[in-house]
Amino acid sequence: MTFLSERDSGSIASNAQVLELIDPGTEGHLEFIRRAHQRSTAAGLDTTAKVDIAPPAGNTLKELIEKNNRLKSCALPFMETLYEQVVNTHSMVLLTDASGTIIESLGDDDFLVKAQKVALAPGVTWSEEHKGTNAIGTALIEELPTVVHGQDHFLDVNRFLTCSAAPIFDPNGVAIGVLDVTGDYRSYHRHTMGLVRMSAQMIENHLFNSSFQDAIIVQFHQRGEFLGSVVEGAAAFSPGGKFLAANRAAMVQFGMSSNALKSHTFSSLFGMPLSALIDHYRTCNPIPLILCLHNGNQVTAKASLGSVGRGRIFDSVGLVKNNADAAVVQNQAPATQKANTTCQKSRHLSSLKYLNTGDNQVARIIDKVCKVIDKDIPILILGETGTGKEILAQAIHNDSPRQDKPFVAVNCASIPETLIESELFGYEDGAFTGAKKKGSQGRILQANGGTLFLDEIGDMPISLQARLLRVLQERVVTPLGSQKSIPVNLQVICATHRNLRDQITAGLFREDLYYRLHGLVVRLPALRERTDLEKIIQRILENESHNPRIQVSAEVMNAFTTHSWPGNIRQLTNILRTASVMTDEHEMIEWDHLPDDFLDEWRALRLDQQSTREAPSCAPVAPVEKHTPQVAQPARPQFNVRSNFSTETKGSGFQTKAVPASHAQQRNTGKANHSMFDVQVHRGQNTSAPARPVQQKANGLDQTFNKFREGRFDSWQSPAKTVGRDDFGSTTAQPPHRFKEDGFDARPYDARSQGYLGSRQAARTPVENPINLDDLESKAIQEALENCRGNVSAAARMLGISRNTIYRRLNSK
Ligand SMILES: Nc1ncnc2c1ncn2[C@@H]1O[C@H](COP(=O)(O)OP(=O)(O)OP(=O)(O)O)[C@@H](O)[C@H]1O
Repeated sequence: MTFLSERDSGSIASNAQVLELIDPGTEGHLEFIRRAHQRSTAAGLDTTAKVDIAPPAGNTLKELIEKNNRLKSCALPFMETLYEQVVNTHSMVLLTDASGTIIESLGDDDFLVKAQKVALAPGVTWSEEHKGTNAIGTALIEELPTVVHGQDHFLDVNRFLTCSAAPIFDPNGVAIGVLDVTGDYRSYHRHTMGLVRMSAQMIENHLFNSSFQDAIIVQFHQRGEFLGSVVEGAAAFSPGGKFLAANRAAMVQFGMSSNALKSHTFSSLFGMPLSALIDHYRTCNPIPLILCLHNGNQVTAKASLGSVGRGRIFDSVGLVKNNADAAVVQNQAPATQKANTTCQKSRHLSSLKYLNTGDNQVARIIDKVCKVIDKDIPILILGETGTGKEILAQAIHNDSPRQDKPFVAVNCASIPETLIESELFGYEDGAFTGAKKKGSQGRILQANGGTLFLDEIGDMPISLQARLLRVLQERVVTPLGSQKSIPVNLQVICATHRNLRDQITAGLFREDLYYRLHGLVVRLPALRERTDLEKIIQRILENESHNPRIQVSAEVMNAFTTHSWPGNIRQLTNILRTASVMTDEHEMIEWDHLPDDFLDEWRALRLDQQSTREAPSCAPVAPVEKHTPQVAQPARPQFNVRSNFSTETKGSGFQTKAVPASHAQQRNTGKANHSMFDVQVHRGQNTSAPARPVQQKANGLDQTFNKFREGRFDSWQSPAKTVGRDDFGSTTAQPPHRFKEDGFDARPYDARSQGYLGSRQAARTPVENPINLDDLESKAIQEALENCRGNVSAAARMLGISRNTIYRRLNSK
């Protein structure tokens, strides 16, 4: 028969398999004992050997106990409970260390005397090597619960004993000791083994919980009523979702050993993004979740967020915020230190410096933020979802003098409107009738002295905005049901992906609050706008992957760099996390390792891109196959690969003309509505030449967009000297936002006055060989960006359009 080990098998022994081995008389048990005897003989032991009962020398026992102090103190209460179950049955309860040396014993007096005679006493080693087949030593070798009964013992002197032992595993799956009940063989009872196994499991659970106080712990069971019981599964994850450890019941439910689980993450095991779990637990009274394990089994689960929940650790890079946390980490037992090195290692990374990965826009943001740190200036972080707003807020806090005080994050969008007031402001004892009688401090007071991060501030109910404004202005908070105002000292950082101005117009956001929050406003670029994608990927892999050498293949990197990343860094993190698990032991993330939903999105965006580029109907749309990424380029704008349009333009005399909307619509059915302008471009001389396909665009635009992406607007020289408006047939440098061409009065666009391209002169100009509207729209944006030195908000204001329109245009390049 196959012998099972919890350490080296891909799956762990099922209960039925274990029962087969521990039931004396069964075939499985006989074989199990035969093997142990073979090992004992091979070790040179003699069945008739006498027992050395001399007590351990000098300080050996004291040192042994000190070394195993944590195990002993965790196990003792459970040993006592176990002993209560077997008291007066001529038995004793024993605890050993990983070598099988007894470190604690409790027993009936009469039996303790007998046990002394065979050296069943603290300080004596009961490994197989020393004592031959015996429950303690054999359980350690097999790493399985073991019954060695009477004649099963290798040494004749021990054959009056019956022993039931279970190894105790630490949270990393390493056997660190054995719990054993030994008695007179005549007192054998099958149930004893069950009691021992359950007690060992309780000790392990206790060790587990005390080892991962800062981690995210998920407790789960297929039967919800078993949550909280000894058989509930518990798995610990780093703040970034990386698997750290699981208890025995979790391994059974996952059907994987501790080793096999090490390459997993929260999302690969539970099929849910960690961010969703965290969001769920940031609500006031989270209900248990129904999750689906990777093997399809449905479980009821609850979680504790550890440091994340206490507002100290927030991201995939495993950030520990303050020194107190570091102390907690350092005080932990050796077995858990490994699991926490990620946190320790990353501590220094939770800083603004860490976030500066080479993108100029981000560098400028960090520069600005550094200047206002601790200046009592509120910071408003804008940016699409997943761009790292929360990470930035945490880094600001960590780099501020408030770093040892709390960082409290409140997601205004995820807390139900009815609860947000009490969640934020707290409430007095008795403020509520019903169950919630006890008062609560509220998140604002919790953040006192530190930083309050109000995420998704745009979703804050308008009814509460006035109260928040008061807190910010008067620096006092008044809990619900209280007359007393409590002074608070806070750094407030807010974030939103919404356009707060639009919210104000729509009556959803108070203008006075907007201006109160409007201290330093920074906008984190979307991932597709950043120039440091490779560095970010490297960072994420360092933090997310179990394999330090893992890399992304050139093919996949190409897809990544050309993708538009609607979910930004969060999406990238999740994809890399999953992909690195899929690589198994390989060191290269290949196309096949990418999740299907990403491939679908990649394909969809790419096809969308192809259709919006108005490719000639005869142009083939390259199929995007999962295994042929090199054939198909995705939707991401190709800023640096286009085109020869501009060089040819000059020679061929391309000129731009504005035309009435109706003309444009006739030519661009269904497209004109999406454009800001109704324009045409005609060739001055070569009128017979066909209009160029849309994919061919002006070099000047390429360079403009490249500049924008690389954040080089700060050093932008006169456009005439650099990227040449020559490319458009004009070198007019002054006024900067004006360029003029023969037959075309191209003025800066003013949406309110319908200026720019709607000129009468343009409308009068004959139209020939029109080309697409996109280039002209882009050109106007280019002008505006140049004039505003890359400031998108200012450019948007200048053009009278939304920033989103600009981004959409940039992203379609
Ligand atoms: N510079 C970075 N390096 C590595 N990972 C990052 C970086 N910035 C963000 N992340 C990761 O991206 C994910 C999203 O980050 P974060 O929650 O800060 O974004 P967000 O903009 O606040 O999102 P939302 O608007 O949805 O709340 C997190 O897993 C975070 O760890």
